Amino acid sequence: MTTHTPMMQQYLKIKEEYIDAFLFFRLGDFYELFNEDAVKASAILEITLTSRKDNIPMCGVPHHAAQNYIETLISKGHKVAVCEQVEDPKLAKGVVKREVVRLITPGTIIEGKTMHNKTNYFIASADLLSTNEVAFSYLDVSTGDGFTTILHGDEKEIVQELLSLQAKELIVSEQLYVLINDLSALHEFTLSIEQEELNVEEAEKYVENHPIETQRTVKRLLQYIQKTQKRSLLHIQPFTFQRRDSFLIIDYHSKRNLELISSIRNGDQKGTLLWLLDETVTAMGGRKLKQWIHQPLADKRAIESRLEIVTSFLEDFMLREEMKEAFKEVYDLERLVGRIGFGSAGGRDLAQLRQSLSMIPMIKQLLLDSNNHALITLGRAIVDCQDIWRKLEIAISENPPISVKDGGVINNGYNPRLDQLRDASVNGKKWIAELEQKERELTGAKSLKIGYNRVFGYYIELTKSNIHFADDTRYVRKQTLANAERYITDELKEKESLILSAEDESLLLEYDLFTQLREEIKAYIPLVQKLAKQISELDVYISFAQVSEKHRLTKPNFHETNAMEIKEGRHPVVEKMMNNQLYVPNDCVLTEDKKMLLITGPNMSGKSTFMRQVAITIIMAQIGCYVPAKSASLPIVDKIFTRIGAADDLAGGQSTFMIEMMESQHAITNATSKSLLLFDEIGRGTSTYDGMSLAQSMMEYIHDHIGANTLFSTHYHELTELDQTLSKLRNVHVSATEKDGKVVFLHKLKEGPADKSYGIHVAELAQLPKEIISRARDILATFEQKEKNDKSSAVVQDTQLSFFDEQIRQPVESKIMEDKSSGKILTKLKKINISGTTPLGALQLLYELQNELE
Ligand SMILES: Nc1ncnc2c1ncn2[C@@H]1O[C@H](COP(=O)(O)OP(=O)(O)OP(=O)(O)O)[C@@H](O)[C@H]1O
Repeated sequence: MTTHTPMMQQYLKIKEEYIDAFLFFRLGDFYELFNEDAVKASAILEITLTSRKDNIPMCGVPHHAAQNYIETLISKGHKVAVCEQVEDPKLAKGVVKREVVRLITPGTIIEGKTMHNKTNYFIASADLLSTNEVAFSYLDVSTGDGFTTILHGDEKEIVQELLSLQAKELIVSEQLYVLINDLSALHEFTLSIEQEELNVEEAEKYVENHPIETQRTVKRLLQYIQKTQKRSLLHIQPFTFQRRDSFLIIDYHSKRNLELISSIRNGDQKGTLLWLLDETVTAMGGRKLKQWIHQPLADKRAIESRLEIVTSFLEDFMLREEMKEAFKEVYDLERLVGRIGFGSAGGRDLAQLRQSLSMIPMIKQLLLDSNNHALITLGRAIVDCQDIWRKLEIAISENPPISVKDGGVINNGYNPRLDQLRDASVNGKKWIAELEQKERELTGAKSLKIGYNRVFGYYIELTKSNIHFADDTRYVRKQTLANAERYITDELKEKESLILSAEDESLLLEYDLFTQLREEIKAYIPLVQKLAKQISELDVYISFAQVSEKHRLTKPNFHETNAMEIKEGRHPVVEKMMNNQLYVPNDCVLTEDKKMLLITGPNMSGKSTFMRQVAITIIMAQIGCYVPAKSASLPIVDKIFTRIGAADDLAGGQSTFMIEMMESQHAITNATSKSLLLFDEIGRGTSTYDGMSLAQSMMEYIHDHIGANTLFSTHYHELTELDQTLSKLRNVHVSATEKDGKVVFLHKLKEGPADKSYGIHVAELAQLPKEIISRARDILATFEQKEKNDKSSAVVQDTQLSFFDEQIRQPVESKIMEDKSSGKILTKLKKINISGTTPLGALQLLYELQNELE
């Protein structure tokens, strides 16, 4: 250490405390990075890497352009510690004092170009409570919106929840850090440790009435934010405790599979439920919609009350149009008050707040005049915050400049002293003009000018050819240019000091008045936050009404049983993507007696689409939106599990089949009779008999032990015979016909099992070489012939057999499933009462069994 220069020693000391962050070290007009930081940052930011005389690698960015570089690092999941000079370099003895003034992390950003308006940026914290319970809290620092809950599961559940929320950062204890860090999944969030000092000031006020377990996580979060941001947490609202059972629970994989918020293929919003539903006008409304899709409700009354409001808006086109017009003038109130709370709001922020608040009385009045009970109630609840508006209207100028320090933020007439100073500086300019005129007359130099520059202040300028006019008794030469001389006089300097001091003083006063006002407004933050919530919800309701009208959606009805009757249902997203092609509607009827559908049909016929549309319908209904169907009578579903489609977790190092089994396990262990299960082609990732046995045994288990509404699709036509043993199972198929040797998909769901596989036709449509197609036809014909010869069913009717002992099965694996006599032997074996059989009886049995084989 001692071999380093004093400045480098200072750097290394500070860096020690911020090992996991890029340290932006202020040196004059630059932020410099050294050592490892410099090497890594220069690569990420594409800036030149140099080295100091002592060979220490370094790179730097100009301080006025630092924001962009910092944002780039943050958006890639890094942290940046901003280290400033905290004393005037001119007054410093030795090395200038420096301190980290803020640690910027992916979960604590409050503004910047990379931030999306309609996205929440969550930072979360979690504690393991027991083997299957987790305390979880999360917060958007930019809006101050925070939530806590208890999750069921272990550290894996934490990761899933973070991915669901697209949270940016997780703050945990050291023990949990190790566990989460060990999970091999590619983290899309930054992981940080916060030791549990938990002495956050007034923490209790954020977590009143929360379970004690979740309080710790909130305190840890607040402590981390206080430490990193080193400023006020004033705008952070009390956290909302969410009971899990008040929401429809959908796990991360299912959310992904159903493409609720982002598409599987490229993570885009296009082609998702959000894309369909988002007609919101305000940023706050956009974020609220995402939250609602993320957490549909499971409370009938709450859902129905949302639906009632949507209906009211649906019935009043004019009101909707007027409200939308008004919303266009409303800025992001949540983030505006966030910046006010943080103390970083500028003049333009306050002007935007004023502009937004000016619209509120009109919005309120529109609702009050609506002649609709539900809307009038909403209107009455709006606190219009007009006293804040008045304060801003009086104080803040029409178009304030970007920087508060440039002046022009405060209105004339707001403060008498400011008016006086402004007068002096305006009048000062008049004095100068008068003085210029006077000097021209006194000296006789017609081209005499009075000018101003930062170095010399005001001066009198005479061109070279006119310098003989200079009055030597009063003029003091100040500067010589190529073709002019500049002078000052006592009178000029006197005026100058009057003007400049008035200007300086007025800027200082203006800044003071501005910060005072900003402080004053802090007291109103909770009120504006409440208003923001009301506006955001109104925006979502109107968006639902818009979408319902545009896409011919219907109001769903709910009842207390588990029956589900969707008539002429559609997949609204697929339909929207199809442009003008006709989407074929289908019914989905599940009753207490028939609550499982086994769906067969050719590839590409629409099996997955049908299953997804049922799930999407339930989700839309439970967020309080209308649904894509002619009519829908629905249960309140508690959880949705899907095992659908894409092998999307290859990066996680799991085989497709393993993931399929893990997801099935998750669904089967967590589902209840009120859940909806979607199993698309279970077992297709392994050999036919393995897969078929697994599919069958899962269906039996769900049928006998869970009793959930279940849609099962399969290519194993053999499974369709299960309706004979599983009373609640109904066979349906998606129809297709053949025309001129080509398959034509009708996409229509019909009763009963499909009768033929169209796989080869699909292969033909995909333009596989003709030879392959014709060879496949030959092979198929052979198989079909073989099947005809063999009358026995491949499906094992006796459930025990699907778990048949490996050792017996292996040598005759394929035969055993097909061989009728083996089936009989197995049935006999199963029926043996071993404890009631004598040794002789056993011998006799063996003899009989052997005979069966012959
Ligand atoms: N009801 C419908 N009306 C019109 N087009 C539909 C309908 N259902 C599905 N389609 C179209 O058919 C395509 C294939 O549907 P889907 O992927 O659901 O078939 P699948 O039977 O599950 O196929 P596979 O067995 O190969 O997975 C969809 O992309 C969609 O364009």
